[in-house]
Amino acid sequence: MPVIDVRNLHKRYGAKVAVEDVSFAVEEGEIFGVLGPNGAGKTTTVECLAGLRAADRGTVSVLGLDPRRDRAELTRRLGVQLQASRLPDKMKVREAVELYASFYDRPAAPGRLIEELGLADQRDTRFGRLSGGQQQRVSIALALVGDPRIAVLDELTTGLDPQARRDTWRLIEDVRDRGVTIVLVTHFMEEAERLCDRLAIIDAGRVVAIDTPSGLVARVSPEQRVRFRPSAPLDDHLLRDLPEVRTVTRTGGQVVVTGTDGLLQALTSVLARNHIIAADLRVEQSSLDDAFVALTGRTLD
Ligand SMILES: Nc1ncnc2c1ncn2[C@@H]1O[C@H](COP(=O)(O)OP(=O)(O)OP(=O)(O)O)[C@@H](O)[C@H]1O
Repeated sequence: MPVIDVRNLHKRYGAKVAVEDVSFAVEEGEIFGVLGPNGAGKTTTVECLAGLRAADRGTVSVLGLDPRRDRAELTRRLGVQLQASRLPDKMKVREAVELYASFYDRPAAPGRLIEELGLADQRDTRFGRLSGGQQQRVSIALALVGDPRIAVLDELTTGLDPQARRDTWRLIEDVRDRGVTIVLVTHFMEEAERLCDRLAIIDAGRVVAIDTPSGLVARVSPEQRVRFRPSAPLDDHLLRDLPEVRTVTRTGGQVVVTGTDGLLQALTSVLARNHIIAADLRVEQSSLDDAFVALTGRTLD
């Protein structure tokens, strides 16, 4: 049974439709990504999940609870880290985690949480003096302090440098490994591809597709592409006759071959049989970027 079930969610701000029609289900223990460009309706969707906004239409069920009706109960089981949540600059890390812990009946132990999130050396540092990555760690700690079964993390790595971003990804995986289901809102393709078990691509308030990252890629382009420079003249028919090959084109001295699974093996053996060496050989796989463009008709950024 899914831990989150969203059906036909619709939300307007006055005349502005933020979420047109969004449905998805999140399974226990997965990292579920909500990926889409700015303004797609991602934050509004997760705010409805967390009971912070009322939907105009549709149903939302989280751990069998109605986020609006059962808000108090849900807060005990769902941790939320929303975009740009900021603490007072003067507050120390330990004070913040202890303060948030005091809101719950059965919180995680603040000291242990601080250690687990790699903040032990900063426990007495004031929030305003932390690096961007450390501040994000604190906001993850605050989302986890109630010992939730589900954590919603919105745009967690925006503004972080690549190293801090990778560290944060590792941290999110650790959290998942502890059994917490994670809903991760992002507009970073690489983050979605690397972290998420499954993804909903949202564009203009609608779900365009839901699948694993590799499933999304395969859905729009099951193709492989191989480029190389043959060491000797090569008759294109040798390649075209292979069942794995779909197209053969040439650009300058380069041969570009597209085809299905097993393309590379088929090519290398036919070249070897004909004593041709493939120089500068490169295999290009479609990426989630390609899938996004194919599914939405535009790039993410
Ligand atoms: N409180 C609000 N009042 C009016 N319009 C809003 C409000 N919040 C969001 N919107 C609009 O609703 C649409 C969806 O916003 P939302 O924040 O849900 O998208 P998003 O995908 O999370 O984008 P971003 O990554 O930029 O936050 C946008 O056009 C936004 O301008």
